[in-house]
Order: sequence, then structure tokens, then C-alpha cells
Amino acid sequence: MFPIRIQGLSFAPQDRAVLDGVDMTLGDEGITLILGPNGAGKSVLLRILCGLVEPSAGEVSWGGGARPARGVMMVFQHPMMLRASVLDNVALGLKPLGVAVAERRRRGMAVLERIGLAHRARDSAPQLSGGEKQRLALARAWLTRPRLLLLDEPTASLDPSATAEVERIIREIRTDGTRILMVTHNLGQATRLGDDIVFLADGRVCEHTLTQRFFSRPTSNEARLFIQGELPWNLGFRS
Ligand SMILES: Nc1ncnc2c1ncn2[C@@H]1O[C@H](COP(=O)(O)OP(=O)(O)OP(=O)(O)O)[C@@H](O)[C@H]1O
Repeated sequence: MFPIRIQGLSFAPQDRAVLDGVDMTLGDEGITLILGPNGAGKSVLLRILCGLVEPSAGEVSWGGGARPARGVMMVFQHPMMLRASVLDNVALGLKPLGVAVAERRRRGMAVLERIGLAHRARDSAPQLSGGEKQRLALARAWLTRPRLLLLDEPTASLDPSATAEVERIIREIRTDGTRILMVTHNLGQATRLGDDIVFLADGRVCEHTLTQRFFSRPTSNEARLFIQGELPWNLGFRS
């Protein structure tokens, strides 16, 4: 599946260029953070990689071949919960892999232990808090051992302690060997989690560099302004 090479990727609904020739290469390890202003196309980029959105132009090569049928998972900002128990929700991801019910439940309980939700296994999943739902969604994806995990602002509406817990789980998933590509608006989080930063603005990748370098020596004016909190909000759009 790796390296994932993105070349000339564009997305232009109704001729409005959201993504306008994105080029990027992702190796097989680590956590890459995508930063950029509102409307820069960060979520669209993840959705294209996940196969949920068709690009208008460009190519993605997965280790020199087509997108694999399995191995790519995405967790959304507001993950969906079935009207069922926490355990049934977490074990759900194993169903399409043909894992038997008893084994699904065994592995489900094991992952709930790792995310600190084993004591809620029988509770109704839709009644969990936002932070607990996000942990459950991460566990559901983790259980399938994805090679690539796409995370769209997983801590956007969480308080600092729930955010810290989600970040701990993300680090564990990475240590388990999953490649992570994640969108965030939280610059502190980017410094805590990111090995490297992709900065998207004006429909293009303005910078793709190591995290420390991005924050200490940004090379593009857009990134400098963004870090200083001064990037004009309309920069994400091209007409
Ligand atoms: N499937 C779609 N069809 C048409 N337009 C879309 C589609 N998905 C997203 N867009 C538009 O693309 C633009 C970029 O959206 P996107 O959600 O990727 O931005 P973002 O960088 O993630 O922004 P934010 O930081 O605010 O979440 C928006 O104007 C959005 O309305």
C-alpha cells in the first residue's frame, strides 16, 4: 500500500476549485497532521483517500497499484453509533472480516480494556459522552488492524482531559503499526502528535515538512500567517 503517492489531485464541484493540484507522498510510518484554514479541503482530501469522494482530476497510487479493498479506515468528527451496546458497536468492525461472533466479542472486550471502556461494555453506545464515543470509534477502527487510519478532527469538541485520552489512544494505534493521517485545528496537538505536517491552503500543499521545522521555520508566507493566527479566512477558496 505504501508509499501512497498523490499527484495533481483536484476537486472542483461546480467549477469551484477546492483542491487544485495536491501533490504529496506518504511513507509507511508515523503520524502526519494536515493543517490549514477552514474550507481548505482537508476533509475532502481524507474522503478522497477513503473512497467516499471522487476527485475531479489527479491520481493516487497505493504502493504503485490501485487502492486496496481493505486496510483503510476513517474515523469522523461525530462518529456513528448503532442503537446497541458499547461492545456490539466496537465489535461491529470485525463482522465484514468474517470473524465469528464469540471471537468478535473476545477481541472487542480486549480493545475496550485498552481504551478504558470495558466497564461500559453493556451500556448503550448512543448514550456515551462525546469523548467516549470518539474512543469507541477509534477502538472500532483499531480492531480491524488498518494499515492506514484517517482521522478527521477527532478531538474537535472535547475537553482537555478527553483530548489527552484520545491522543494517548492515537499514539498506541500508531505504535501498533498503523499509519495515521489526521486533520486538526489544534496546533498544540499537532506539536504533540505529528511527525510531519502537511499545510494546505489555496487548494494546494504549501508545505510538507517535519513538525518541529514547520513551527520553527515555516517557509511559506501562508504557513507563517496561519501559525501567527493571521491567515485570512478566505484563503482556502479559489473561484
Ligand atoms: N461532496 C462535496 N461536494 C461539493 N462540495 C463539497 C463536498 N465536500 C466538501 N465540499 C466543499 O469543499 C470545501 C472544503 O470542505 P472541507 O470540509 O474539506 O474543508 P476543511 O478544510 O475540512 O474545512 P474545516 O476546517 O472548516 O473543517 C467546502 O466549501 C465544502 O462545502
